Amino acid sequence: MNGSAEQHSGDDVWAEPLPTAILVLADGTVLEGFGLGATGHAVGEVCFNTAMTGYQEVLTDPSYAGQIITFTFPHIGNVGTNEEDVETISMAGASGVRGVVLHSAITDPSNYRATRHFDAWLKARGIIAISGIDTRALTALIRDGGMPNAVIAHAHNGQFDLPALKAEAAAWPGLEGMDLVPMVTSAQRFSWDETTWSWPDGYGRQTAPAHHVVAVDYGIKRNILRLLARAGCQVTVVPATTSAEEIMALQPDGVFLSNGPGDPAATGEYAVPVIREIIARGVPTFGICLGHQMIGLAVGGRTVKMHQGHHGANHPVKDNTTGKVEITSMNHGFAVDRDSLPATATETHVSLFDGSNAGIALTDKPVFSVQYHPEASPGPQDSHYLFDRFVEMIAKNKAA
Ligand SMILES: NC(=O)CC[C@H](N)C(=O)O
Repeated sequence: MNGSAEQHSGDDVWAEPLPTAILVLADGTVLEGFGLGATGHAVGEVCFNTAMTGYQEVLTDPSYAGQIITFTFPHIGNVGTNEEDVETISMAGASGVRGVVLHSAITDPSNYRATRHFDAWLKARGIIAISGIDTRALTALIRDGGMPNAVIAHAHNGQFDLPALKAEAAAWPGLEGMDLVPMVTSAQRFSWDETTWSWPDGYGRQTAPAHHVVAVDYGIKRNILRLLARAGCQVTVVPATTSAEEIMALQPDGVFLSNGPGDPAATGEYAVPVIREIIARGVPTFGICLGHQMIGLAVGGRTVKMHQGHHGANHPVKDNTTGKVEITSMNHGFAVDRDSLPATATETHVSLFDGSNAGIALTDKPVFSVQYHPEASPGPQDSHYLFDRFVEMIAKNKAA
């Protein structure tokens, strides 16, 4: 079936049942394909993700809110989906992903853990997808021109109001300046003790925590919480708008600042002042991705929008403190501008793909953060050591 959508071009296409889905870029380019998942239409920024596995974790990572993900790996969906590999806190909760672009049609699931076909899973989660797209060409377009805004639309009858969809794609303001944290943060405080998955037992529990960590949820992933629990922490997760006083009242041994969607600079009004206050009080603090960017802002730095961003599971990063290279999972479209950082912020990690900043540590406070995703999920586990670094920092601070 793949490829036949290309045969439907010209004016007659809108009278035919195919294509059943289209991707309309803000510049008016229309890519035709086959609809999967939910019907309807959605607008977002198109990014490409190069991970070969872990599509279920990617699509449930709240950091992708506002984005349409095109997978460069062609066989997405081939291991189906299961009830466990979900990264949103609410198992059925929407991550905010606006759409999925695939090369190949989805095959039947082939994995012992699969409980549902990927297409049915997309539909149940309200995610629109399109297959039959030349994802290599789309990726090359993004590499050359940056991440475009687009509308993804799916209709069984192949009827699309093209002028309206083009207008919507062109009018969408884009992720720069957009705060999407309120869409994905937890409404209420809760406690977490689940640890990581292993075969054949599945997930474990932390029954003897040594430290109490307050994790601020800007769109947190489950595997971050699991790794904090595994490292010996009892974790209290709090909503993104929690004040510094409320956090301090929980008597944290450490504070964790999570990943999350949108423009870090747009969260400046409520998140950054709280982070500044927590840092000033000398509480050991660890940030990942959006949390990293907001620490950068809190110490007076600047964040910038990237050209094509980093989304994948094979990004080499150098740890300047050890000289070691780790292969990391990445998902970001903004970055900390290293030249904007104060002298009290040391660059601890750097991306070996493009030299962009991948981590900082403060010299005068027990604070460090990374731009990438050490929790992986999906991706390599090279960077798990950072959770131990955080716990060592907490223990040292307690002993002081
Ligand atoms: N994974 C994240 O936390 C992403 C952070 C931010 N939204 C970015 O795109 O750069």
